Amino acid sequence: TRSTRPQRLLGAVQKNATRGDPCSVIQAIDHFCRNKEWAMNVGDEKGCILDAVVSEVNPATVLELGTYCGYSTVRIARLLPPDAKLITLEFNPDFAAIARQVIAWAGLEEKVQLVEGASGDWIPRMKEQFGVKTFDLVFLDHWKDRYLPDTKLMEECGILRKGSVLLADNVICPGTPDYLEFVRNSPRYESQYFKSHLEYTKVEDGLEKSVFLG
Ligand SMILES: O=C(CSCCNC(=O)c1cc(-c2ccc(F)cc2)cc(O)c1O)c1ccc(O)c(O)c1
Ligand SMILES: [Mg+2]
Repeated sequence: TRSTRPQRLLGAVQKNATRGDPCSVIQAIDHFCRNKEWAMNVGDEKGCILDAVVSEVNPATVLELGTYCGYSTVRIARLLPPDAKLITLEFNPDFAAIARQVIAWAGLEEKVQLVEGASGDWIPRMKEQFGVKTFDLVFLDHWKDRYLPDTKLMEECGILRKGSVLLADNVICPGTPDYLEFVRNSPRYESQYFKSHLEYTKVEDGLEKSVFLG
């Protein structure tokens, strides 16, 4: 049977990237998506903004909602200090299976815990399951209609602390209007928009960085 796009993306990584070299994995995926097949990775342009926020926050604990093929997982994990932990949630088992192999090719398995399942089910269980009290950084890149309910759930479960940073992809395209309205108008968040483009295209998109004020 025909391969899937994530399988072909993994093939491009295994063919063109060097094992244990996260930057070569990132470059191989961006080259594949720009020249062969578009895929919904955060991409190189928004990826540079992601890198800057990760470096600024220098997080000990990171939660990623929406792994897909692991592109942003690799981008984030490569910048983390030795003892830092990144937990990434993916609902789709086929995406998760590819992401595990991409993360392994980059040599970042030690820093990353990939969990399969729905964010709404796992967020309430973060503390007991993974021994994480709070997250210093959360990268939202999953279903766009789950950004707001999951943010409210994270507040309720107490996994955000004063100063926790939420970074949301796709706030313009495909768009997360209810989430944007919430973080931009709530007194409990300090929000900032980073204008960019939808990965590998000229279409406008951007990242919204929101600091939880407690
Ligand atoms: O899609 C999911 C949920 S995770 C992916 C969320 N991310 C996006 O949807 C996403 C989408 C776009 C985008 C797509 C088409 C456009 F024309 C323009 C933009 C860009 C992004 O950067 C994204 O992150 C899922 C599908 C099937 C399952 O079977 C399952 O289980 C899950
Ligand atoms: Mg995205």
